[in-house]
Amino acid sequence: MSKLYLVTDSLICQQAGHNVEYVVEQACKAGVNWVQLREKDLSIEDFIALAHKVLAITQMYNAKLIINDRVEVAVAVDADGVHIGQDDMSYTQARELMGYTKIIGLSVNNLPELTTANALDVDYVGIASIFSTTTKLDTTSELGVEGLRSLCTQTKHSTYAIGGINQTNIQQVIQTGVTGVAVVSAICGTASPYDATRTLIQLIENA
Ligand SMILES: Cc1ncc(COP(=O)(O)OP(=O)(O)O)c(N)n1
Ligand SMILES: Cc1nc(C(=O)O)sc1CCOP(=O)(O)O
Ligand SMILES: [Mg+2]
Repeated sequence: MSKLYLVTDSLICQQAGHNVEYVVEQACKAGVNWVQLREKDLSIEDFIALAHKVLAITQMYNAKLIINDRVEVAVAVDADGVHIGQDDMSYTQARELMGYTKIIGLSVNNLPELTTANALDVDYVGIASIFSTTTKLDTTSELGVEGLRSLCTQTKHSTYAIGGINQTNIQQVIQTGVTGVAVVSAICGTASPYDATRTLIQLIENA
């Protein structure tokens, strides 16, 4: 998998003048092969309809489509996986519904959560938040680069760092030993999602 994980936000895409499908396609074209569709305000019908469209794009580029929060949407469209947080459906229930061939990512915000996740058969953990961000309002306290580095030494899973990561700090984040980096605004909020993705990938490669 690529070390860059795109997490979408329709509003941020819209403010930059794009729709989500365009941003996903441009990012995949530029080399992202790990996309999370994150929609907080859509009805289940609209979420499923959008997920079908995005899945057609990710499949064209051999990228994985992960659905944020809504396991029923992931099951309905046969997505590659689901990402759940500490306040979402439990890992055990999600695994029961998704089956063992699908990807399940779980957010962890601190050492106790990471230790609990070590006992679960999750496919990766999303470590959050690294820096402050305006994209998600209910974040926990910032771990910073050193907090991330410390958690990376104590996990048995692949790790994706998220929260406030952009072109100015992505190299510091990658140098912690994290598996990869997940971003929203650094791709969705730009005039050219293709160029932004290319730059982020290049920074990762040169870190
Ligand atoms: C890769 C990745 N890591 C963490 C999160 C955050 O998930 P969660 O805590 O459930 O918050 P919401 O995204 O649902 O608001 C994530 N989505 N992706
Ligand atoms: C989806 C998400 N989860 C977070 C957490 O802290 O759990 S922060 C976040 C959004 C990250 O957006 P940006 O890359 O624009 O900062
Ligand atoms: Mg969630």
